[in-house]
Amino acid sequence: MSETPNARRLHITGLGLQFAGLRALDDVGFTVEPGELRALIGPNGAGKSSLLNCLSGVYRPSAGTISYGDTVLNGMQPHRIAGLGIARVFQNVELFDKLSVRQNVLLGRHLAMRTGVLAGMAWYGRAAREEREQREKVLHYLEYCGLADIAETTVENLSYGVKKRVEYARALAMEPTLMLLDEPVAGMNESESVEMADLVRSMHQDLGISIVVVEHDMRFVMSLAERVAVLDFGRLIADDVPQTVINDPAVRRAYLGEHAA
Ligand SMILES: Nc1ncnc2c1ncn2[C@@H]1O[C@H](COP(=O)(O)OP(=O)(O)OP(=O)(O)O)[C@@H](O)[C@H]1O
Repeated sequence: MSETPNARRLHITGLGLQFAGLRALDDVGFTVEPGELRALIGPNGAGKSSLLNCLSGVYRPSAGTISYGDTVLNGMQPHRIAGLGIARVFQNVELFDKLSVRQNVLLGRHLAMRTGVLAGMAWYGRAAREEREQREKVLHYLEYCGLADIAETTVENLSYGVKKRVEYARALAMEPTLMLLDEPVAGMNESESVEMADLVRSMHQDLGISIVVVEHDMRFVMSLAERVAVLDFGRLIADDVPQTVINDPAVRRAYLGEHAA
């Protein structure tokens, strides 16, 4: 793995989340080392999205602690968590359809600069040197994600798989140290899935970004993840290397009849 100068340790202990009487997360704890590619799996309703929502500040846990390096994330607003270098890519495409690929990725730069829309507009009027620097960074991430040739294309004209890559370029433009990926290959055809797996692998290996990925596609999980955490009914039932997890009796039981483990 390449050096990971900025990635920090993500440490989750005793995490709980309750919706009325339902325990969506119950005493969940695990650690993601800097630069690690960690999968989070489990049957439907196991609590995977709830956990991502706690990590990104959308939900406030009712118990436990989430820390990133020395910073405790509990109770922080999502934009502050993003400002710490934690980027989330949602399952649904969340791009500005009427804007070009380049403009969408540029919005990721504004987040990296921790500015709002107004400040972003002011930024447009600032020094040419800074503008050139931003353009170069955007171009870099467009090239990295294989999008340079379609930089001026309006997003609404793109296929689903390409739109997803624009989302990843935008997230990368924030220069994150930890990325939270929500089912990156859901709804993709075979060749799109292979391209996405290559992109995630290179973000991890070449850029040294820590990755937590929720994914149902076991081929994707087993070929990419260094460790796999398994949730079932809100509890962590396994946390190990892929080969051990796939042979774990509790994991096989949890998946019986749903996804043959
Ligand atoms: N906003 C909410 N209000 C009430 N219950 C919720 C809410 N969000 C999730 N839940 C419940 O919490 C439990 C965990 O749901 P969650 O979406 O985290 O599971 P998941 O593992 O991501 O499932 P899937 O694989 O189907 O996306 C489920 O029983 C779900 O119905």
